[in-house]
Amino acid sequence: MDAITLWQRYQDWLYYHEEIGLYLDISRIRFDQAFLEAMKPKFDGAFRDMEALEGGAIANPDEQRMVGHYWLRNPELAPTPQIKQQIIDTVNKIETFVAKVHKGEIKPPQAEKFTDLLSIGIGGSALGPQFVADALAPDYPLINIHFIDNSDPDGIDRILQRLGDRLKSTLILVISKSGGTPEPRNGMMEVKQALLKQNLHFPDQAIATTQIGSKLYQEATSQGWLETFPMEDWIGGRTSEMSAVGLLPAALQGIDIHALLQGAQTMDIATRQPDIKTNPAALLALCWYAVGGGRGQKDMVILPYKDRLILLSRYLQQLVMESLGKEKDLDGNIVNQGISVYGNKGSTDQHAYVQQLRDGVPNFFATFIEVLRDRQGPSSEIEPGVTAGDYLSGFLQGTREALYDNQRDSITVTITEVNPYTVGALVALYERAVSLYASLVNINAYHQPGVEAGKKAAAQVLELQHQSLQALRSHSQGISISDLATKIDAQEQVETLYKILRHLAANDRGVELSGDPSKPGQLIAKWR
Ligand SMILES: O=P(O)(O)OC[C@H]1O[C@H](O)[C@H](O)[C@@H](O)[C@@H]1O
Repeated sequence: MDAITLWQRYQDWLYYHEEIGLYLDISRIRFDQAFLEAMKPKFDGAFRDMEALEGGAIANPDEQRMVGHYWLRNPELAPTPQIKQQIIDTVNKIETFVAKVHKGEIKPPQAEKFTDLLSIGIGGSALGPQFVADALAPDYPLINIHFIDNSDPDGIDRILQRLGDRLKSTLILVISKSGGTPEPRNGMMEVKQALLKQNLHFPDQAIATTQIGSKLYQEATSQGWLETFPMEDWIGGRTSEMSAVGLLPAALQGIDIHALLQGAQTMDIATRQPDIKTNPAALLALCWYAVGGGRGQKDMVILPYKDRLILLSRYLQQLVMESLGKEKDLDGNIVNQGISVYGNKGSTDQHAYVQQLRDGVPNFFATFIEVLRDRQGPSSEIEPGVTAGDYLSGFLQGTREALYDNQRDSITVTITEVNPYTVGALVALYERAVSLYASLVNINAYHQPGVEAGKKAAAQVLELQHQSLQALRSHSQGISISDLATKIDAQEQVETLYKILRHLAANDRGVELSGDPSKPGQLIAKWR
């Protein structure tokens, strides 16, 4: 296409939302009118699905659950008065609690006020709060947030070391919808022990966000933690940013949660329109379908040209991949759906992997996130007539053009500035696009059966560890790994057994491995 035709295509397809100050440019996705016409019936179905979902239908058939994240920013839409009241009550509870913490009315026993917040959670119970904190926390927040989002002892140590003496003025927030996920449980146990070492009483500094009745809920209420906040059955982890999961840590840091909710609500209104061209989420879903043939054949590379949006790609990775990455469709056919998501930020990534995007394997489409306002306040010039922000803007435009010239498609989402309102809108935009796309390809976006396989396998590894340790302890001499496997009737898991022993040996856990490490089959294990 020549420049004039492209400019016309840009104008024909440009979506603009005045109140949010958001532009969506899909002109550099190559689809034609015939494709659009062919997609219309599918979209009619997707719009109907969305209406049913928002009306309280069981949109997650496997788990027999409603899907209600859209109600969180407009409780009026909730399907029952009870759900509406739950949503309102939770926001009120958050605000009351946060105000008391900020004033020092709720305080740690050994300090005047809480200075830090340690958020312990994983997946949907971490990625939204991490993204929002990095994008929106003030430079000097009322409370500094830290995250433990893994079962990595060294990672936990780093956080605890940084907190040091301030552990006594740290509010500990354990987030887990199910209340039984091992990683946050492990993080919590480690933090409990660290508090104990400083003679601090964990319940006096702890709060939880979890489903009422969960293991975590029972622990928090029976041990007298400071407070608990509910997570409802109809909120999925990856769509929980506007529930207590996201709102509580945001409010504690001094982020305007009402603006966050308002931005999402405004975007929800825009993305509820049952018309592709005037609905930005439908336009995104249309593009994803067009580039990947409705089969996820192209990866989604997220390139925000703004440092404070660097965690957007990680956040979207879970939202998109856990929602769309499914083996079966809703009719039980094997479809192996999904769209891979990755990215960091521009222009930084131009000096890393953009080389491949431009010249290498064309298995992706880019999504540029552009922020018009460079910074708060004026910019000085770094050369006559040019600011650093002009460079950033030029790099974005240049990369978009260079990619397109080489038949690499891209979407550009432009916002005026990064603030709670626009971040709320972005979250809602992608939530709806994922929902719509899931309908287009006929999959359940709200369950994650595949995640269970890894969890079960990990539990089996730990069981094998117990058995092998017992056997080793009762065996006074050294024993080869295959003999040990035979002894505990785990011949099939001999490789896993070797890895367990190697890990234990590396951590002074009583296991000694002797022999040549490059010949694992000949190693002798011994209890010492
Ligand atoms: O909040 P939790 O129940 O602890 O779950 C945390 C995360 O872990 C699970 O494995 C799921 O795959 C995620 O969707 C979820 O967000």
